[in-house]
Amino acid sequence: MDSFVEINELQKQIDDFHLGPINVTVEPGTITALVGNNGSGKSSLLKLMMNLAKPDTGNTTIFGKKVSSENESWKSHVSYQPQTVIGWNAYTGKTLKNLISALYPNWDEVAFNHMVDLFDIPLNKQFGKLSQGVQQKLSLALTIPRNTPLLLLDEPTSFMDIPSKKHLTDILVDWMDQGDRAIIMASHQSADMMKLADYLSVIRSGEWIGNFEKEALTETFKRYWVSNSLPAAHIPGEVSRGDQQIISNQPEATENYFLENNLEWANRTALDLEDIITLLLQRKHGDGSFAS
Ligand SMILES: Nc1ncnc2c1ncn2[C@@H]1O[C@H](COP(=O)(O)OP(=O)(O)OP(=O)(O)O)[C@@H](O)[C@H]1O
Repeated sequence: MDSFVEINELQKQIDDFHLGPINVTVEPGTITALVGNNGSGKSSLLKLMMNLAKPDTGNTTIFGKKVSSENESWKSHVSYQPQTVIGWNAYTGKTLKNLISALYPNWDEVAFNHMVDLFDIPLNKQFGKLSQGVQQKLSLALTIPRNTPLLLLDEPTSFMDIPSKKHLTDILVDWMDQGDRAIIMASHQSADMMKLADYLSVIRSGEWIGNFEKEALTETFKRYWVSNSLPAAHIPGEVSRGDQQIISNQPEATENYFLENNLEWANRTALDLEDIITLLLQRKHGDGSFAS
């Protein structure tokens, strides 16, 4: 099956902030997390994908259609939850549901009611009078049941309590199971959302670091404790070092070096995904190691 999304060499200058060039492909059946520090450009990328901003160079294709063209028919296949919704404050959840559900032929009323019950969302209160967390839940309940094949979520859990995050994870897993679907979600480093992701697309202050398969990434990074002091020279694969320990993203090359240089290592452990992301979001030195 064809890709749902193809982003090619996309770049955008916003005042003194430069985003890209970004290259991302999203296949059906996958969840991609856009990961980056604050202000790295995650929301801007989602807006570019939704044709809410124009790129300076490059292009995005969604379901085979260029998003920059005047024909936006592809939008009926995409559900987008922005970080902040504008224009909803005066309306109750009930009114918003009636307005939005009428626009989406595959609207899933059962899924909507399930989310309202699970998140305990009051539908008779004006959106603007709800807490930020409840607004976020209502916004999701008005987005996920649209049942389009592609779901774009911008920081879906930033105001949510821990049980709600867990509920949302379950909802998204069920949602993915219902057909050829894909999710792209911006996230700082929410552990729940990271658990869901198949791929991480990492952006550091506008600079796109790359797409990584999550499982492969967690298998690549290893921490070694060595018995002797480390040599001053850069060790193959080294991305960071501490007192008698080194982190490598090329374990084979590192272990060969240890062997060739009679350096004994006592222990080797995998890194948490959070630690790996933290390293990826740090600046690199010229020798490939990361700034501490
Ligand atoms: N409308 C705008 N006018 C001026 N600058 C903007 C505008 N929107 C975004 N920017 C700038 O673009 C950069 C990227 O912002 P963006 O909101 O895309 O980042 P983000 O990764 O989503 O951040 P966060 O994690 O804090 O939500 C920031 O430097 C921001 O100041």
